[in-house]
Amino acid sequence: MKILVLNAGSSSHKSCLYEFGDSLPEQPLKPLWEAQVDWASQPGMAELRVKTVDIPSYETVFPSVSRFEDTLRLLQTIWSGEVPVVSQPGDIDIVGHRVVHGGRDYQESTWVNPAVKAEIAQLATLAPVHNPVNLQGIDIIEQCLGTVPQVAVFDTAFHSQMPMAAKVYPIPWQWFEQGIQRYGFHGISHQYVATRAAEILHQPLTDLRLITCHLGNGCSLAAIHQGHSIDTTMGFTPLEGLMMGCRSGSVDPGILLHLIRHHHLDAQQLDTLLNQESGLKGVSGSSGDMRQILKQAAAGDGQANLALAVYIHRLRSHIGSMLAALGGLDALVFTGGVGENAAPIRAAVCEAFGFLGLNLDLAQNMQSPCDQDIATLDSRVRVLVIHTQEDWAIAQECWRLSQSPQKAVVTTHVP
Ligand SMILES: Nc1ncnc2c1ncn2[C@@H]1O[C@H](COP(=O)(O)OP(=O)(O)O)[C@@H](O)[C@H]1O
Ligand SMILES: CC(=O)OP(=O)(O)O
Ligand SMILES: [Mg+2]
Repeated sequence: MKILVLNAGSSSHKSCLYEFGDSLPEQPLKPLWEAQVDWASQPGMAELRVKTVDIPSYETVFPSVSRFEDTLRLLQTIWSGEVPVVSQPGDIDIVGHRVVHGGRDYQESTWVNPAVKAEIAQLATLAPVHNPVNLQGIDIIEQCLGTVPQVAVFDTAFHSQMPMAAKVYPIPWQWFEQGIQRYGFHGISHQYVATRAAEILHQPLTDLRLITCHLGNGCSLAAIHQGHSIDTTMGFTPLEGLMMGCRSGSVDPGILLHLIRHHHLDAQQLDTLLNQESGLKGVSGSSGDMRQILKQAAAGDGQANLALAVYIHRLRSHIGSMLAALGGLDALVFTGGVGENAAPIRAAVCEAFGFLGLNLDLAQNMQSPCDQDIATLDSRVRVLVIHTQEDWAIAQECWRLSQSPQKAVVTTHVP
């Protein structure tokens, strides 16, 4: 069975094709084909990278027509590129998508049908950076693969069983009744790395208290008790919690009132400021990219150093809050582009939790660890670096659904 995964994001679309046998493998499969189209590196241009089992990687840069057309071009390389991996589009059996906001109704993955698409569209008001592009991904597949069954895998689903105390905002109760609550995001990643952490530690997940730190462009933490998310830092939207690349994370809501009253900013302006002009980018005044910030900070740039200091301060304080929710900690897990690659950030975080008996092996921390325990032997808390594999987790969900008796409902465009 050939399962295609499309992870349509705000600045890039990533995709993988897996071939499954009769059973679910224990280890992640190597994709037959993987590709990414990126619009962030050069204005007006699309950068396409493709890799297959037979060729290491090739890259093409071309003038972007539209995200829709550029992504069709990416997908066509599966059957008509330099090294096609299937003979025709019809060879693909299922397509899985990461969908960021599933609201209250989607507590697990689901086959896509017109009603599901309509709900994803409706939830776009709560995840304006993400849901519209996720939906576009589904439309692109309809256009090039016709009636192939599609699956939506939600980033909110893993957090849907959080206790009410973690879900409810201290605001008038009728708002909760209208759906205003903490949902949490990055669930596909938090759940995947928690499962992988148990494997690396050779312990059942049900015995573990974990704090998973997903630190990418978007950043969030999850407190995971016996395999369940019991608290997380993102909330109603992916804007709450940690400081991120370009997003503010939590700020005093009084700031928004002030900006509305005294600076006459409207909703769109606030949205742009908080989602695109804040975080590392806002404080440094230069970049939301952690690699850039670390470089500038090392060169003595004062604002980059301050951005880094705020990032670490907030990361530590939110870890403290997850720690309190768990009442103890067996392992701290780092993942995402920053979590997996930025050794100085991991070191700065771990330093603050030495009082728990957590000891980072500083040498191992510097050696590009991947799916590895980097705490010292005598550390009372393990520290893991795990490469998140959201695409693999989505493919597994597709495979699981395909084994269930529930039939796939063929997708059609919502009028
Ligand atoms: N070697 C590195 N050192 C520090 N930060 C890194 C490194 N590699 C990637 N990053 C950072 O990871 C972030 C992107 O994370 P990633 O998980 O790839 O993004 P996304 O959330 O879009 O999936 C960027 O801030 C980038 O600078
Ligand atoms: C939910 C979210 O913030 O996703 P990302 O990190 O991909 O922006
Ligand atoms: Mg990501």
